[in-house]
Amino acid sequence: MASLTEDHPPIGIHDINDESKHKKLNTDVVERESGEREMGHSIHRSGSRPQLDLSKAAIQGNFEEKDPTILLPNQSDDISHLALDIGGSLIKLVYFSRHEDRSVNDRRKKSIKEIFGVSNGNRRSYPILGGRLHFVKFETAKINECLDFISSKQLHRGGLDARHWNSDAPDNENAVIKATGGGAFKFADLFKERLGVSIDKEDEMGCLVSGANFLLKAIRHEAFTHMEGQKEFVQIDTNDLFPYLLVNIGSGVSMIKVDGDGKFQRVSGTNVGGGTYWGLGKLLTKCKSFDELLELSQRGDNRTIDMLVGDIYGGMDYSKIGLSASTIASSFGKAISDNKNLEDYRPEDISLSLLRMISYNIGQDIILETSKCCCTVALCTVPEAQCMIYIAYLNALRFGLKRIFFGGFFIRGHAYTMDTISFAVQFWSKGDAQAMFLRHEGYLGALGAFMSYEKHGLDDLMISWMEKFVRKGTEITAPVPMAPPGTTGLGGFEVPSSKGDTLRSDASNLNVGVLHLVPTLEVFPLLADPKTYEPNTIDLADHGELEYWFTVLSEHLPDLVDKAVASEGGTEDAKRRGDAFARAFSAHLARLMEEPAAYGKLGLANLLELREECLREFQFVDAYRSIKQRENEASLAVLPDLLMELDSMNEEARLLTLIEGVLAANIFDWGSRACVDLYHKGTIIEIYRMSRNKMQRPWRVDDLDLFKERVLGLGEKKPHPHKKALLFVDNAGADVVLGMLPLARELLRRGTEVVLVANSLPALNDVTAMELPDIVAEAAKHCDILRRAAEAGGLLVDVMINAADVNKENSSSVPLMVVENGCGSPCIDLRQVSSELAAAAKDADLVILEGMGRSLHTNYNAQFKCDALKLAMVKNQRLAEKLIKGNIYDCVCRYEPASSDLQSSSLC
Ligand SMILES: Nc1ncnc2c1ncn2[C@@H]1O[C@H](COP(=O)(O)OP(=O)(O)O)[C@@H](O)[C@H]1O
Ligand SMILES: CC(C)(COP(=O)(O)O)[C@@H](O)C(=O)NCCC(=O)O
Ligand SMILES: [Mn+2]
Repeated sequence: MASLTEDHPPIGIHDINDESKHKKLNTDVVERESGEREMGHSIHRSGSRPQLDLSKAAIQGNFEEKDPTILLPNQSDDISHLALDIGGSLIKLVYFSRHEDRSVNDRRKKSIKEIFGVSNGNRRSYPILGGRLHFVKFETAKINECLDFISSKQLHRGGLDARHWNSDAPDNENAVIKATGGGAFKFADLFKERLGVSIDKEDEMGCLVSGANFLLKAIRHEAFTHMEGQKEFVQIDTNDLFPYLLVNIGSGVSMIKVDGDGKFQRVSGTNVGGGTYWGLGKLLTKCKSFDELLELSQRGDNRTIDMLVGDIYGGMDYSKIGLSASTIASSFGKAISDNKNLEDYRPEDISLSLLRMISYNIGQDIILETSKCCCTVALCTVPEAQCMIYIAYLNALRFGLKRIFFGGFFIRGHAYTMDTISFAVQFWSKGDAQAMFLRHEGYLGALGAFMSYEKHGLDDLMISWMEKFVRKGTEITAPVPMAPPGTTGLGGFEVPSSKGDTLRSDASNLNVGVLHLVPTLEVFPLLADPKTYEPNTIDLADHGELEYWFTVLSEHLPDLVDKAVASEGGTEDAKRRGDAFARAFSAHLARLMEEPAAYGKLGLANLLELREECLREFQFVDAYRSIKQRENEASLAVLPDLLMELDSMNEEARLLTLIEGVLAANIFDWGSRACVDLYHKGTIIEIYRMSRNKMQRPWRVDDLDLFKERVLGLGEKKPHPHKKALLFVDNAGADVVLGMLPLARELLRRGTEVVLVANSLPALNDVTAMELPDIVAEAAKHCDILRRAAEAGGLLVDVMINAADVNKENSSSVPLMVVENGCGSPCIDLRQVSSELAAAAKDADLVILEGMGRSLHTNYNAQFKCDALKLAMVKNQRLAEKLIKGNIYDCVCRYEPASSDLQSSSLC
């Protein structure tokens, strides 16, 4: 077989732009210089340690290309990882290169330090985005060529232990390369000897699984089906990926049931695999290369050598058990009676017969495994011949594992192999299971090894904060404990008479429509004109409108009752109270439908407030307590990464990202039916990721430029920081932690004093003023700006800092404070706020209202004496149509400067 290094020179970079050229050169080293895709908006990070940012990873090149390069558009640090999978037949390499390392010559001109950024002096002071993952293979038997390749490209130097990345340690000291496969053990000494690097061994199955999971989750156009010559890419729903069966056909075959990230079990394997095909094929056909053998099969006719059912049944089908005359009864069976020698058979036919034998065998093994690992019947005790009869029966018992992904170099993107496997899987599973293939089929293990760097030194930095949050998100979107059956959710529906006593018996003592939480409620001093101020945007005097919101709130009720009962431990008492609450609230709603003005002028804010009051009336103190806690924890866990990412941006990009962050995170709203549906489907985190990544401007209402001009200045116009900003925060979790807190931090950094204004009492999943200091304290652990400001604002007392430091630091930091607003509702009526808020507002020159309740249902039209920014994602279709002539999940960024010539917002 031709050596791979003969196929491509030691520094084998070719500009190969089409498949035919690729084939002619018979090389697997492909570095494309052209055709980069537009990657859209990107978020990147930089820090003191090299980080791998896999966000928005995408395949580069056309659909047909084998082992195409993967672009990492958001990679900002200088990294040059290399990882290996050293198998029985082949060595697979995955390595990273930066965009600008394009020309070999240019690269050669640079010093090692320049190329790999080892020295601080040569490190770029600003991040340049983008890089690629490359895929290369060598025959294991020719490992020296692989070592030459690594050495000539100096790839092993990128594997410096992260802890030493920025040090001036001599080249290669502590150099470690991640490797998996048996060769990682077998050749460890050789690597040390030849390259001076240590091999860090990673578990082979674990690597296969993490490589496959990465490809399936993060790369578009990676997985595809192949039936009767037709290739079709499949977009994998990451929420519906597991469980699946991964069949890796390398030298041998492994079948792995994958249940999640790092959750897998090798359920079986077979020794009849790629090595068998190549080994037997080499002996029987004298082929010199695997690809040659494969190509031969394309021109073969296996009927000359295989014994078919028809050969045995006189040309007829064996229809009773569903076998057609053309089905192979016995691979190579004809050779028994043909009385021919090996030379009498065409190599083409032998190759095809061999290929079909192995592919069918694997297909059959898979079916046994998919059945076995997901049903309770122990198939292994059933003789193989009988197994097939059981398949229909087993299929009925089966759950999941309908998808089978194939990896390993045996497949080689070969149409006939894939068709044969697909056919076998379909045939034996009676169409229930589907075979899928991966474009980077041969590199799963190497990719897994590549990603395993995160475990050692790079920790979680290997993935973006968003990916981490998405992982955490499965925790926060997992169903919360449901109340055991026993509550009706809607209670008995009872229409109270407007005059009669029915309502009174249940809820007579409700202070409907009025909330006196704080004895002294005051008018918010920054209202432009309190006399004309009307909190409600939607007037429910219109009966159609009232009916609509009545339905929305009624339909939301069962879910709310579930949460409320669960929040009280799901006890019998809680269930009784849950039913009573549902009855009472339904009764109120029904009464208001009949007599909208029963409790005074009725706006949507009053209805939402009524619900919260009703809950409290039945002693549901905080129905969303555990949900809020989970969401806070998940968000705080990724906050440091987000802050780091923000810090790597210029101020303009940062401001945009911050506002996008607030808007996108406002989706975590347990009061919206649409969002609750997303939660229950487990897709909210996906939608959040999408909106974070793809939030396109202009938003439906988009005054960002105006706000930006005020904050950052424009041309001659100098930035003019606000003195004091009141941030009316909304929901717990991502909304406040990943949205509003980073925005607060930006204002603090610009010298603006910040007051976080939060609810006095819980309402839905809104964060309360009581909860905020702990959240701020947790965030402050990872951020000096927040820490200093929180200390200055009296939110934090750091006992570790001595008094002199505190004074010094405080004097240089504007304070961050928290005040309660006096409300216990998702909306806010600014005529009745806490005296504390009223006092804090006196010298504020910026008000930021966030969320639907505070900035759309109420206060959308409110005018202020100071600058006002209203930020929300609209999570209700009807409201979106009515208020902004848009659609659900559209965003509002409405900025109204304090100046008398108030500019009208731009409805796009
Ligand atoms: N160029 C090639 N040289 C050798 N084997 C190849 C080649 N291309 C595909 N193969 C097939 O791939 C198999 C090796 O697959 P691989 O996934 O690399 O397994 P391993 O890790 O056991 O080496 C070989 O046994 C052979 O069937
Ligand atoms: C209760 C809410 C105002 C809370 O929204 P938020 O202020 O958290 O953005 C909002 O979820 C809402 O309007 N819900 C009712 C409408 C619906 O379910 O579509
Ligand atoms: Mn809210």
